[in-house]
Amino acid sequence: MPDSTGNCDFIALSNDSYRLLLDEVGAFVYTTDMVGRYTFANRMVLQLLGHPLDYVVGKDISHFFGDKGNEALRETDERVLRGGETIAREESNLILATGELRTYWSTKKPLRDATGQIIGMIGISHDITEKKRLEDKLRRQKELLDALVDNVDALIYMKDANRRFLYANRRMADAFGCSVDQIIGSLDVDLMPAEVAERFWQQDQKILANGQRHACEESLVDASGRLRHYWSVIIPWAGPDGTPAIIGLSTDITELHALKEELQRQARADSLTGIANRRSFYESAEHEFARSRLQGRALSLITIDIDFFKKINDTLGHPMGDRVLQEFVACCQDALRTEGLLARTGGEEFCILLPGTDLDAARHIAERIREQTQARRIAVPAQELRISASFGVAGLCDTDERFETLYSRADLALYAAKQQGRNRTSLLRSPAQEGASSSMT
Ligand SMILES: Nc1nc2c(ncn2[C@@H]2O[C@H](COP(=O)(O)OP(=O)(O)OP(=O)(O)O)[C@@H](O)[C@H]2O)c(=O)[nH]1
Repeated sequence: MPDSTGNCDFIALSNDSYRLLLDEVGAFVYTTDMVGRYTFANRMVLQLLGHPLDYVVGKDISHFFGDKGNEALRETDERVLRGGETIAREESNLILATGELRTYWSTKKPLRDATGQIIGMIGISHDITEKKRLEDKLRRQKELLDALVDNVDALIYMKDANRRFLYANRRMADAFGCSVDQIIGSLDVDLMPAEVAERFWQQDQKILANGQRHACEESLVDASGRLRHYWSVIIPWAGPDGTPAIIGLSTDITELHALKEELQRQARADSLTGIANRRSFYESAEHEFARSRLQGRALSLITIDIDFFKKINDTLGHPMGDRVLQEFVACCQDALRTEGLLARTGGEEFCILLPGTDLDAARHIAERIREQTQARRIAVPAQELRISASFGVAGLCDTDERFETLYSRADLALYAAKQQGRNRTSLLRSPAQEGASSSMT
């Protein structure tokens, strides 16, 4: 036992089992005198120092590791020995003979004699080097993951089977105009309009039920009120507590979506006049034809050809011909207002499909356009150009099984209008519409 001056050789542990306990405790246990010399060290400390107890006792730490790197240890020792403090903290500056840096969690307490006077110090240290390395690795991985998920151009979230968000990245928070913390723990209905949340929830439920990855296009109005489009991949996952959840990754494709729509619009439009082109006209016409037949609704078609257009091109040039085509389309649009589908089906050929319009009403519309066309003055250098067009009109009848049949009748009527001198509207009824014989007017 130490004497009252604090000087001693070692603590005599008479109880072998107590000493065995200290050896097996799985921590570094030691005591020192008032100047830092070991008075006791358990097996782990002796292994670390590489010497038996009788060699270690009476020597301080610098004897084994030198002075370098032990300043912080000495500072805490001083606080315990001189100030009577109890210290519990991490110490990572013990350099072994191999040069390896290890980290310890150390508790140091003053040792007192029967009168309460400090006679030394007891230290217990746990080697937390591996735990620290693992923590550092996990922290670095988390930092990397956070950097990735916050900077990727996608909303990333995790949602449980009760519609509650378990995770959200920064992009997600930006889209909803709130903080990540506000999203986590919120229900989907707290963040978006009820009908939108319900739509997503229906989909989430299917994924939770069938456990299958799902990819689809989704739309959402963001915090600034702008409709945004996403390509979403949703995968079933287990939440932090192991209960079913889903992870969603929604990539913002708003720009791409706009581009796609523009390309689709361009593919359907005539580049000179901006109205529907032949391909899109036929697609819509086939569809409308089938619908009108099914519903027993009237459907009429006007085919149009600008008169003597070749002459305009030949005398005034192709660019002027183009302008005439544009002026003619403007004329049709003025006369039609919102009725019908106007399309350019050829060079100077146009069609107007009129759903819900009978033959007589269609002829009336064709006449209106014809009159406005011949009344229009087109300014060309040094003169005023006047144009005219011929019109063929036909209406759907019960015996028409294909759109082509209706189209052929309108085309025949147009041919007749040309034959009869142009700048006129000709109408061709089917035999069914006109009794036993067809009629051209
Ligand atoms: N400027 C211009 N001309 C075109 C375009 N597409 C076709 N054309 C021309 O349109 C003219 C059509 O002439 P035709 O089919 O002979 O008919 P037309 O001269 O109008 O005579 P009718 O139809 O019998 O009154 C041709 O000269 C084509 O070159 C175009 O996009 N722009």
